[in-house]
Amino acid sequence: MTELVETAAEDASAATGTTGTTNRTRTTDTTGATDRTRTTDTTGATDTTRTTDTTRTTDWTRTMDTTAAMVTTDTTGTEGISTRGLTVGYRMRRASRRRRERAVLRELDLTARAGELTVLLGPNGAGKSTLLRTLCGLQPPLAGSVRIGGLDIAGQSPAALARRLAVVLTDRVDAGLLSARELVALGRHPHTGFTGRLSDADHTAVEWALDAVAAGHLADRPAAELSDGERQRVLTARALAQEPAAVLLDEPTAFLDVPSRVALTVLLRDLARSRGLTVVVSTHDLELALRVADAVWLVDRSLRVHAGAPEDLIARGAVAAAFDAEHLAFDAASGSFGLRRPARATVAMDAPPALRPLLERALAREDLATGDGDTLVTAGSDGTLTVRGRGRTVRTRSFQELTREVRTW
Ligand SMILES: Nc1ncnc2c1ncn2[C@@H]1O[C@H](COP(=O)(O)OP(=O)(O)OP(=O)(O)O)[C@@H](O)[C@H]1O
Repeated sequence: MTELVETAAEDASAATGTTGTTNRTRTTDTTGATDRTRTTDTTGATDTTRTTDTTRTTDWTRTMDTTAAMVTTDTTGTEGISTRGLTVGYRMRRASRRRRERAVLRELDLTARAGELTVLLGPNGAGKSTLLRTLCGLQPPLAGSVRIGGLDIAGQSPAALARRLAVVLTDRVDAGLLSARELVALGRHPHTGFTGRLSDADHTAVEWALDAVAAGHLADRPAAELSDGERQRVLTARALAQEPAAVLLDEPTAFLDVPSRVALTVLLRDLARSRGLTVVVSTHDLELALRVADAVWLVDRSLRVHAGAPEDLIARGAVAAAFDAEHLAFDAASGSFGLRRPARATVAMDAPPALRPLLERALAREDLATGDGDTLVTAGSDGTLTVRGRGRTVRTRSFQELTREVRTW
């Protein structure tokens, strides 16, 4: 039997270079934290491409109060993240040690523009994490190239990449004994040089990043004791503190409650716009993403990637094609998903406009469509919901009573 051995980790360390390992060890020694989500080296090791950083036009720390002046636009076409003929996937090694490639997404020509929030959507196993890991250099492409700020990431040292790109993956982070603030401060390492000592500007960036994700109140808490949602917030702050030109986040809202999901997604969009950041986020929050994203990369069931504004993809039917299921249907008009089940009957409805959507929704849950029907459901101004039909009239006082009543009709 052929044995397949995954070699992604091996490939990843090759991609980030041995200095990345050195950094993780050093971080553990000096701070008590093991940082497994960092994808690039931050040791300040000899950086032969250091001069490439002069292309950056934004210094957050120095210009933090002058947001308007910091806006960078993509007029040159060199900002942002772009791929050319990119194929992402895995190299497997057989027991015979012959390599075999397993492509997940093929020949991608994609662009995430600076100043925009690009959201990566797709069903489970579609390849979102694989693509993000390849975009940040953690996993080598099977073919093609990735450019950040116009430069091929394959030609950049991990240290140079760390100053341009911040990444928050879904891997657990062992924060050791660090406080949340100290964990966020790790994001400054690409900028602190050999000593690793934080300057006033570094501290300012750390406090700003904590505030930006509404995590200031968590700053002094031990990071290891944070809830999943709190930790996600702090890791996002760490990425922002890194002052990158681009941020990649894999499912940053996964553990957040609904208001926090909306707040973080809107924050990322606003940061992209106000600071000229390139932000790429993968998520399963479809409806939120379709409302907030400037651009969408949508992986469909055939593993084709569609790119465009949310409305472009909705109009082309790509969203419905990717996500409609036996009991779920995407409604292009409202941009939301609803239950799709065959109606067992149609009932008439008499309700004020404000109540109609709720009433339709409650009845749909009982497999009842609204239209012409012998049964009439009336919503009164006194809050009563009345069902008339089959020679009976039943008055109810809540949607719960109503749905329990019609269930037996
Ligand atoms: N280390 C690996 N070696 C080989 N195949 C892998 C590896 N990791 C993931 N895969 C496969 O690659 C495909 C894409 O996985 P990926 O995690 O990128 O999907 P995803 O879109 O992020 O999924 P989800 O939404 O469930 O997180 C899947 O078929 C998965 O089984």
